[in-house]
Amino acid sequence: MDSSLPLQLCYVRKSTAIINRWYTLIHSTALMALVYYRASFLFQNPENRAHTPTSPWLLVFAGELILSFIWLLGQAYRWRPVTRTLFPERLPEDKHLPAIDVFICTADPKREPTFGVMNTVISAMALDYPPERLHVYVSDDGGSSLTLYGMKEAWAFARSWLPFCRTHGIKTRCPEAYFSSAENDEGADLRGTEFFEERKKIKKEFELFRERVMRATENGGIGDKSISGDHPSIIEVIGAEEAEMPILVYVSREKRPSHPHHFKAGALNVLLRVSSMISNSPYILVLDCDMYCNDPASVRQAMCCHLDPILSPSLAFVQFPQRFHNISSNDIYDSQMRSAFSTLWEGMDGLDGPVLSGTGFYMKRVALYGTSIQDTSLTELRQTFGYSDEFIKSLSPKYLPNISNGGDSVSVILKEARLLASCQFENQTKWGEEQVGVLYHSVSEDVVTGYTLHCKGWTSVFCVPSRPQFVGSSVTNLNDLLVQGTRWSSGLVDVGISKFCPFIYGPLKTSFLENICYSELSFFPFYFLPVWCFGTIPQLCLFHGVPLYPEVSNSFFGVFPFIFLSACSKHLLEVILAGGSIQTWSNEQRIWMIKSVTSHLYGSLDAIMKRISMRKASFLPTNKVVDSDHVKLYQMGKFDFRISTTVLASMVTLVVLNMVAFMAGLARAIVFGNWEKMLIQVLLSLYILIMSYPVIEGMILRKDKGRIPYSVTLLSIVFAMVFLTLGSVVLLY
Ligand SMILES: O=c1ccn([C@@H]2O[C@H](COP(=O)(O)OP(=O)(O)O[C@H]3O[C@H](CO)[C@@H](O)[C@H](O)[C@H]3O)[C@@H](O)[C@H]2O)c(=O)[nH]1
Ligand SMILES: [Mn+2]
Repeated sequence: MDSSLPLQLCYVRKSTAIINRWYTLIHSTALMALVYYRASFLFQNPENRAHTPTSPWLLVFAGELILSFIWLLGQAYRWRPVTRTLFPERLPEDKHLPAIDVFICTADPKREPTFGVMNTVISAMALDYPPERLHVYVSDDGGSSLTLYGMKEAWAFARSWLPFCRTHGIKTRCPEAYFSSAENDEGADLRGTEFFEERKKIKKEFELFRERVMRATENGGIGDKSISGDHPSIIEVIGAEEAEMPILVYVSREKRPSHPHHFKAGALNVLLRVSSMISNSPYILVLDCDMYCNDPASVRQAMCCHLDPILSPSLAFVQFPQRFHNISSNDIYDSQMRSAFSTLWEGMDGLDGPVLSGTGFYMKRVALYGTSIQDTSLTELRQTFGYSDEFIKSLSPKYLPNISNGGDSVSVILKEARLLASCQFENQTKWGEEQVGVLYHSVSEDVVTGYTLHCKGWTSVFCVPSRPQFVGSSVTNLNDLLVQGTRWSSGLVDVGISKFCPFIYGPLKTSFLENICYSELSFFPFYFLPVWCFGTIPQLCLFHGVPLYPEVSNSFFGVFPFIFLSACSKHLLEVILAGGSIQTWSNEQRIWMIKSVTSHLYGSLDAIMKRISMRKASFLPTNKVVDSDHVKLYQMGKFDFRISTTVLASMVTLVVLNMVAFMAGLARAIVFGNWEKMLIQVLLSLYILIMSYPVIEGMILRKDKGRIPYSVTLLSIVFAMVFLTLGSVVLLY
């Protein structure tokens, strides 16, 4: 193989960059005109502005400023988008490839069914990589015997499954996905009868494997007492004796009710330490338990970047996008998160690299260890990494653990590993802080960890090969969407209002535009401010006949529709370029509005309350159990409004308010003919109502279980009325 050929190439998407930069310029000019219009009003003499009180004007102006500011930050993603091509066939021979540890986290067998988790485990064991260089670790935060049992069964099944995949070049190596879709057999007719015989046999084995795990699940493996979160660390190595198979390690860290366990970040740090005793591979693949490997080639693709001589020295991680298998064709909840995994991360790849996205990334182990170990004293190392000299030895690049030697050493190694997985171990160390491991600072542990890595001078890379590398289940009902969205918003605002605030922490540490991207990320939940403002204040004024926007004959009239159309059409362009449709566009707009008024609001409040110690951090894993009742509504494209009353009422109140204001405004325009003055406000409400059609339908037309209950509608009408009445006070000033 010619080692002079590059392993990967990166291209700037020139035409997209040019369009983006022009758009930024033109749109900002329009925004400046808007700011001029709003500000100059305040300096007019009072007689000229007799029709409009100052306070609503100021509120709307504040909303516009915040929205424009976040928009401006968002342009950093669009400055230099790139794409990459990888050449795995140019990698060195297998025996020269570095070893890999795969970390899979699971937390709760009730919300994360064991059989699904095992499919992820098997797909990871089946990665296309020399088996002696591949090690799979499962962190079980539930401490459930069921997970351990499932892993033993999974390992036994993998003994037949792996050779089957290797011999026949099967691409879909998650068995559940392979057997549930006919298209995975494409080209199968060329394969002859032998293949079919084998496939039949293996399918039978798979069914037996499933039955055993399901039976154990039903027989109350779930009910085991260890789930209570009070148990010692349990570590078991499965299959160390078999050379043709990757080893599988079960890790359940110690948990005590009195001891904070820092959720997934805590689990990952334990895995880092435990794996250092067993395999200590220089690269780590992190997977959520619901994200299986859909292409066994991902590891070689990642190595194209990690072994690229130019990228390698500063490269901390290679991130693949999250893709999902359970999204319906109309994707009403924007579950695919197109914007993040195409536009935004691709844009950051052209700067210092994408955000760490929780799952589907290949991390360089030393990047998480932080300090340069060569010139640090033993005392200092102990203060940083904790009191385990065995672990400190593992920091040296020459250290080679060898679990497969057998004999005494295995029990010694496991004893040390259990110590490393204990609650007390991290006391008075730097684990979870800026220096070492995954950060505990935020429930969006991924974002803040990635950010500190970038600030330490590391880079990252985003790879989007045509076949999705990792496929998971996304949230497909409104409740889960908002619970997850609230956790994310809270985690992001956590970062924004802490010492890691990108405006303060990063400017001297990372490149300007990369830092701006992180600023946008940690402040975008504040979209709730302008969206709430535009959903209430212009409507209040419309209801009372107070104009807030220039009348049609005013020379500034055009500015507002221009800004609106320019933003919408740019968004539409991004959607279309990413292969979406107008429907995708409208779903994204709607979900943006819904999330802004609900999860961004509640998430930001949660973060602020945590900050002033009024609340404790929490991480409720999303539900991965498929509920046929929910799925039916989802497949029909109907919103499922079975969500918390507070959240639902805030959303419905806004819709009711817009309905009332729109009708009142329209009536007034017809009777008094003042439509010239009120046109923009009428159109704004109309747009909100059109976008809120699913809510209106849920209130009035639907009869199914997922509709909006009458009680909530009534409550919302009362809220809207109270707002319109009390709100008139605002109009006095
Ligand atoms: O105490 C905990 C809580 C969660 N998890 C695991 O964390 C993973 C992610 O949890 P999930 O409920 O699937 O959350 P999502 O919102 O789908 O996860 C996204 O957001 C998280 C941060 O909020 C990231 O960690 C994830 O990688 C990212 O996919 C799962 O494997 C869980 O088992 C733990 O190991 N311990
Ligand atoms: Mn998930």
